[in-house]
Amino acid sequence: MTLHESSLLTRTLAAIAPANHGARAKAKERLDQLAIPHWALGRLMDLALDLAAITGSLHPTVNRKSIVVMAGDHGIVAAGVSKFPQAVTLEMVRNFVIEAASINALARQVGAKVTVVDTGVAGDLSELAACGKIVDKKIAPGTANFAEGPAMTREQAVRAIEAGIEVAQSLGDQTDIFGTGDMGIGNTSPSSAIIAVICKYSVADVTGRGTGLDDDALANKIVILEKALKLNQPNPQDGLDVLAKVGGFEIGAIAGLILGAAAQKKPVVIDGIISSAGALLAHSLASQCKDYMIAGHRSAEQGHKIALDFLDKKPLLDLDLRLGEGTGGAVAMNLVEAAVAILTEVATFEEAAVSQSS
Ligand SMILES: O=C(O)c1ccc[n+]([C@@H]2O[C@H](COP(=O)([O-])O)[C@@H](O)[C@H]2O)c1
Ligand SMILES: Cc1cc2nc[nH]c2cc1C
Repeated sequence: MTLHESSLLTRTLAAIAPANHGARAKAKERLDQLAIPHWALGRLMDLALDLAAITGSLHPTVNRKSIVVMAGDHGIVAAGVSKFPQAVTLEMVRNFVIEAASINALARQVGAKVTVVDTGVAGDLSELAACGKIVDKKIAPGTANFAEGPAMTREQAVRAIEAGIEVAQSLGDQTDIFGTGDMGIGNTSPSSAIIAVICKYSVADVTGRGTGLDDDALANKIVILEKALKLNQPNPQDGLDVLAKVGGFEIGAIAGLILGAAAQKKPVVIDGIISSAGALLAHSLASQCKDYMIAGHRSAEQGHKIALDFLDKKPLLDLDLRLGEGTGGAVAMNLVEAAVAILTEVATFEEAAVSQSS
């Protein structure tokens, strides 16, 4: 399938432009003059520059925060790559809906709204969708087992990405800053596969224990993923091919959310390894979307560092989190607010009548 010129994906990719370098320069000029030893607020000041460039403003607004949890299931769990049963994906979606999960607690703490999207959960969630508790973008009840063939068709890959773009669009008028989140038993496997292909690392280098595999099960996961890559031969130059062959519906939707945020010139905080696999796919489709990404944290899952290095992103936090759901991104949103406060509230030497260094 070739992309139709008028498709949502094509239009969104065409709408993505680099961040505003003029606004970055102006913000730098002001921050250089703050009544503090030069750049003494370090990476919070770097983040303030990024926010000025993203929003094109010296007064970036980040009040309205939307964390989007993309949920989906994975056929590859049949190969024994996760410690937990597939049913947990659906059960956790219900937990998000009653606002009792970790992401609900951390989103409340930072004042973010949580939106849960069914991109491909293996189970019936139509009741929750019908009453507006979740967004229904179900593509299929789980991907196919990519240890035996492609995870999805190329058409499904496009639909997954477009689902994420649609969610970004529908939340756009009530969102200043997005956060990515995921839920999907087995999804560290497609994430590791995507990272191995795009970053050109061995499977062993990018594969971790996920929800807690022991040594034997980790060794099995690596063998399964190595065989799956050999079988599917994804093309590293073609993000859609990588997603279709070894990806997941929620990972495609995360890529779409990132592309949608970038097209709106809004910051998007990237969570853990699954979100970063989505970020790699988004980057492969429109490299300038990288300007709009903020790396929330570095997950304990080993491939995450490799993905972030590839994207040249320094994570704000390194707290040994390995939960997903958007939790690391939610915590990092506190630092985004701190960066904005520095840019908008701190006086310069001149304004505060403080003596400068001689
Ligand atoms: O965000 C991360 O870096 C992360 C690292 C390890 C596990 N997870 C979560 O755990 C699930 C996937 O783990 P697994 O072992 O089933 O592949 C999925 O629901 C993810 O949200 C998330
Ligand atoms: C209980 C549980 C909660 C999760 N949240 C994100 N991934 C998860 C995986 C498990 C197993």
